[in-house]
Amino acid sequence: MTSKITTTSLFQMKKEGKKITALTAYDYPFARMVDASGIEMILVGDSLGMVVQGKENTLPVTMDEMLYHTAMVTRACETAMVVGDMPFMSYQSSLDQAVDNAGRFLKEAGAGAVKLEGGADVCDVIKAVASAGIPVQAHIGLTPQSVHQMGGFKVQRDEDRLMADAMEVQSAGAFSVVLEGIPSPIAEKITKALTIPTIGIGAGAHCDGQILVLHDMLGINDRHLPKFVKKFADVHAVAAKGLEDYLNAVRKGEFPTSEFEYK
Ligand SMILES: Nc1nc(=O)c2c([nH]1)NC[C@@H]1CN(c3ccc(C(=O)N[C@@H](CCC(=O)O)C(=O)O)cc3)CN21
Ligand SMILES: CC(C)C(=O)C(=O)O
Ligand SMILES: [Mg+2]
Repeated sequence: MTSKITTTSLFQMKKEGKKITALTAYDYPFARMVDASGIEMILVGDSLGMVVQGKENTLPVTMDEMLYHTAMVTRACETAMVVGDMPFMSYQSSLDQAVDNAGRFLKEAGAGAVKLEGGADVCDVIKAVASAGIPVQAHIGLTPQSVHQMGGFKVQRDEDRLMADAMEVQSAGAFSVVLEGIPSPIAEKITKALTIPTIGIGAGAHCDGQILVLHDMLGINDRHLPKFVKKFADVHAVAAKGLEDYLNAVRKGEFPTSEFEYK
């Protein structure tokens, strides 16, 4: 029997130099496939605003939408740790608001942890949430909820700031940190400096683990993909072919044949 991945198993993997695998998922059927693959961590990302809802950025995503998707994912997972991504303005107003909303991910949606964006600026939030017994993953570098402040989805290169953010979120009690959109050499230095596991996206090969958006790496999106995405499958092409075949079969009267009929 394989048991649920915990923060302790992830620490152990970093110690042993074993790579941590992570992907996003937003619903039951995909989460079933990802969990069955043996992956350690599934993030129910607020990227669902862009990937599933077709919006321009992640800012409009609400707590209720995140809880709805997170519950679908946790229902499907036997071994993977499920991390709920705290949406924009669900943890910025006050520490009470942050703790209440983080708690909802565990209490109402069955998540094992939450993630929130920011470095030194959100350390008081990380402390408050972790003190409530909720494992918190930090997220520094390219933080999509600050898209307007960053002037777009831009690679972050301020090494001193990135290193300080990483050290401070670790001290505040984060069990792991996502490094997004930063040069590989900086991610390598941070990974070596920290005792908590780093999970990279667009941060090179030297992180303790990697995460990608599921719909990007499976080729479900036909939108522009960031440079760091490798397409490991072309599901869009497979689905388009199936749809074309169905339309042709129905139009020609070739479907349904007698084997698909009730007699
Ligand atoms: N489908 C999807 N995949 C993601 O990886 C993702 C999302 N959505 N939504 C939330 C954020 C936004 N992300 C993004 C989006 C665009 C770029 C991008 O186009 N970057 C430029 C680099 C710009 C620079 O050099 O500063 C690129 O060309 O890769 C990067 C990360 C990552 N996240
Ligand atoms: C890209 C990952 C780290 C994320 O925050 C998301 O999918 O929302
Ligand atoms: Mg996110």
